[in-house]
Amino acid sequence: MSSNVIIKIENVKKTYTKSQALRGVSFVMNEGEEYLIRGASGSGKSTLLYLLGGLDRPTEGRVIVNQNNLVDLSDEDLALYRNRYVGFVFQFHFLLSSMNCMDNILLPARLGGVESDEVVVRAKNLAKLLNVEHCLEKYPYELSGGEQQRINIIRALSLKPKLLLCDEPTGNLDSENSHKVIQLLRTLAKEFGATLVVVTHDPQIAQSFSNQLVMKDGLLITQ
Ligand SMILES: Nc1ncnc2c1ncn2[C@@H]1O[C@H](COP(=O)(O)OP(=O)(O)OP(=O)(O)O)[C@@H](O)[C@H]1O
Repeated sequence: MSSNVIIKIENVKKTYTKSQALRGVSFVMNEGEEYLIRGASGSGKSTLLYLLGGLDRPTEGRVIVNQNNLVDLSDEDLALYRNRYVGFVFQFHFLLSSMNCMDNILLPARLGGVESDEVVVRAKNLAKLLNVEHCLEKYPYELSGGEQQRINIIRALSLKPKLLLCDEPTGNLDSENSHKVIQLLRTLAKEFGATLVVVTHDPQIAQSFSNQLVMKDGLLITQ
């Protein structure tokens, strides 16, 4: 396994009008490894994922990914970073209700101008693996929460991201599908050489990660 540092978070703070979500967080992550972030509700886990994914900017500090400080990127370059580099599997899976699931999955490739047969074939193969092949032509509102979650995962993986950020990725799934989804995320992260970062409250999933970041009140208490 590679031990190249790919992510460096340096004294990151994030302040909202009424709360300080992150109060000076620093850590490094190695390329291709798996990390679990845990901690009580409100401790800052999702805020940290948002900053890693370039969905928001810190109030202070540096978020360095692949030697680029995301804080210095223009909005346009940050959007490109999100599209090409990051896969998001979030608790609330923003599938667009106006298009069917296959079109939802292909959306990042279309927006990035990189749609190809390879992306379509990967989507179909992943749908088979996750038992949602029958959902591809359907609209999101015709699917159960768990099926929508799996479509969301396929979309996140569609462009072989180098950084895979997952916030409660198994939130809507039964234990059999939860196990399957985590194994799949791990297998594909390895295949793509991606760094995998998972936030979860599920103790069974949490204990299977050797790299654990524990958050408390906006601070990292262990790495
Ligand atoms: N957009 C926002 N505006 C204002 N406050 C926010 C915003 N997002 C998060 N917060 C606050 O920042 C703190 C950290 O929130 P965050 O969502 O990062 O916690 P979390 O550890 O992911 O919690 P949970 O496990 O419940 O999802 C909380 O006090 C929350 O209320």
